[in-house]
This record gives sequence, C-alpha cells and structure tokens, in this order.
Amino acid sequence: MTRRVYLFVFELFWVFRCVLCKLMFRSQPAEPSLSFWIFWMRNLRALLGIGFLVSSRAAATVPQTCSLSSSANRHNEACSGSRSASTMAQTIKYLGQEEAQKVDEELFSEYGFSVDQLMELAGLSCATAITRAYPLASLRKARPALLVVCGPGNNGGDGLVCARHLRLFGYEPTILYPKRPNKPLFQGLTTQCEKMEIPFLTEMPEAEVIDEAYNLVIDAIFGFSFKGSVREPFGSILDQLKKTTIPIASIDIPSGWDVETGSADGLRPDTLVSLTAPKKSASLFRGRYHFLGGRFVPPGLERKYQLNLPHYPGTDCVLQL
Ligand SMILES: NC(=O)C1=CN([C@@H]2O[C@H](COP(=O)(O)OP(=O)(O)OC[C@H]3O[C@@H](n4cnc5c(N)ncnc54)[C@H](O)[C@@H]3O)[C@@H](O)[C@H]2O)[C@@H](O)CC1
Ligand SMILES: [K+]
Repeated sequence: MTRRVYLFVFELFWVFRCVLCKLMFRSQPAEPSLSFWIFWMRNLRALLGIGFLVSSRAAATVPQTCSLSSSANRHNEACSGSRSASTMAQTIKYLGQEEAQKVDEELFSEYGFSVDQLMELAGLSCATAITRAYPLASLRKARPALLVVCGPGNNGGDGLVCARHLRLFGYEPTILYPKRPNKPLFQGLTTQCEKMEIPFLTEMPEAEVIDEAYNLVIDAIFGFSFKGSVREPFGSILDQLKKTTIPIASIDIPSGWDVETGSADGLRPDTLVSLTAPKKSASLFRGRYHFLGGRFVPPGLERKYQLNLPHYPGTDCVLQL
C-alpha cells in the first residue's frame, strides 16, 4: 500500500512536470524532437499509472467485476484468468428441455431482451462458428455454396440470421423455408435475406443433388421446443438430410433429436452450435466440432441456473467446447 502511495505521488509529480514542459514546448519550433516524444510517453505513463491505482482499488472492493475500462487491460487479464480457472474447475451445465425454456422466458420477461435481439446474436454466433469449422479456403467445391434449412420456430429464425451473416462473410447460402410463420419478425428476416440476394428453394432437393451442389447443410429446423414424432413436411426433409454425405451443422439441437435423449437413428451432424448453454442431448453429439454461442447471458441468470458457462476469449461470440 505504501508503495502504491509513493507511486501515486511520483506519478503526480510527473504530470506536474509534464504540464510545465508543455508550456515550455509552446515556445519551441513545431518540428517534433526526441524530447517531444519522451514528453508524451511520460505523460501517458503518468495517466496510466493513476488509472491503474484507481482500478486496482475498485478491484479490491468489487472482486467479481471485470469491467472493460481502457486503462485496465492488465486487470482484465488477471480477472479473466481467475474466472476461467474457477469455471474450468466446474463443469458446464447441460439443460433439460423445461429448463432451457425457462431460461429463454426469463431472458425476455425478467431481463428485458427482445426475441429479434437474441436471435441476431445467436445467428451471428452460428455463422461465426461455421466460418471457424469450414473456412472458405477449405471448401471442396468451386463455389462456396451452402444449404440452410429453416424450420417454423425461432430455430428457423436463427437459420435466417445465420444465412445473412454467412453471405456477408463470402459464402453463397441458399435457403429452404417451407413453413413460414405469419409474424413480422420472420417476414422481416426473410425480406432481409431476399435483399441480400440469397435464393430460396421451393422444395427440398434429393440427397444426391444436395451432395453435388453444396459444401455443407445448416440445420435450423427444430430447437429446444421440438416434441413428439416429426410432422410433415419436415419428416421427408429429415429423411433426405440423413442420406446426404456432406457435413451438417446443427443449430442448438440436431433436428429430430429428443432435446434430452437424442435419437438413435437421427441426423449425425458434423458440427453442433449450442446456444446459451448445451442441452442434455448434446452429450450424445459425436461430430467433430461442438461450439457454444449466444454470449448474452446476464450473470444473475447464469448464477440462478448454475450454468457454469466457460469464459469466451476476448470479444469472441463463440467458443469451441
Ligand atoms: N433463449 C435462447 O437461448 C434463444 C433461443 N433461440 C432459438 O430458439 C429456439 C427455440 O425456438 P422455439 O421455442 O420457437 O422452438 P423451435 O424452433 O425448437 O420449434 C418450434 C416449432 O417447431 C414445431 N414443432 C415442434 N415439434 C414438432 C414436431 N414434432 N413436428 C413438426 N413440427 C414441430 C412447433 O409447432 C413450432 O412451430 C432455440 O433452440 C434457439 O435455436 C434464439 O433465437 C434466441 C435465444
Ligand atoms: K436445429
């Protein structure tokens, strides 16, 4: 502590000295000299010194807060380090269907989010995960063509957002959206995709055609509200998808899987992007890439449901599990 006070006084002295220097500089010619740069380096150092002193005090009084103050990079690193160490010791929670729906409802009712807000973040996470698992340079076909199959609920909405971002990332998505809800949110997302010049198919192609034309299928048919046996037209669509040989990337849940117990003869995706937190069936996922996306969970909600989410690095919106 005494050392910090000493440092503080020392840095104040530097600021004072620098101000004096600055006054002197005004009478100097405009050509920047070595002493000019030394002056600014010291000035900056003095300011950072004070910032460090203040932020380390704040850290002592609010131990769990990792704020993004520009002068606190070192503090952030220390903070994130301790957080990842503590979360690594615990294991991430896999949610049951009812619990996933409760978390979802609370995000809207208690925490004030809107559906389109979270859908945008979820879809962006999925597009980012896909660029990580299947970079443009790794695609086998000459055109970076992808097929995005969207279902009738919010999982389908995530698929539309994901397609729009992938288009911006340089891929060429095509969308199949056979059951479109009559709600402004989904109509808006559809218009956005059309205006991004993303083509929409009118019917599901045969598995061989899909294998021939596309590099990857993005499965955005059903998420955590799927129940019972699959109704048409999605039964036939899933039958074709099961016969394809190109990789499938599933958003939140492999479609057709029971949210908790999976499916013995269902889709076998190569990638799964779990949103908010993985669902129980994700423990049966055997593909190559499992990502966590949807970096929007407030700390209170994470604590209440003991989600034990891992630390996302830096500003990333997705994390490979
Ligand atoms: N809270 C979160 O974590 C967030 C969730 N989002 C997404 O929202 C999804 C959940 O969305 P929803 O609750 O709208 O539900 P889903 O998108 O899982 O599906 C619901 C739709 O599927 C139909 N359906 C259900 N079972 C069926 C069956 N057996 N055969 C045929 N159709 C069936 C329902 O009639 C309904 O139209 C998540 O999985 C995730 O992808 C994101 O959009 C935003 C944030
Ligand atoms: K899905």
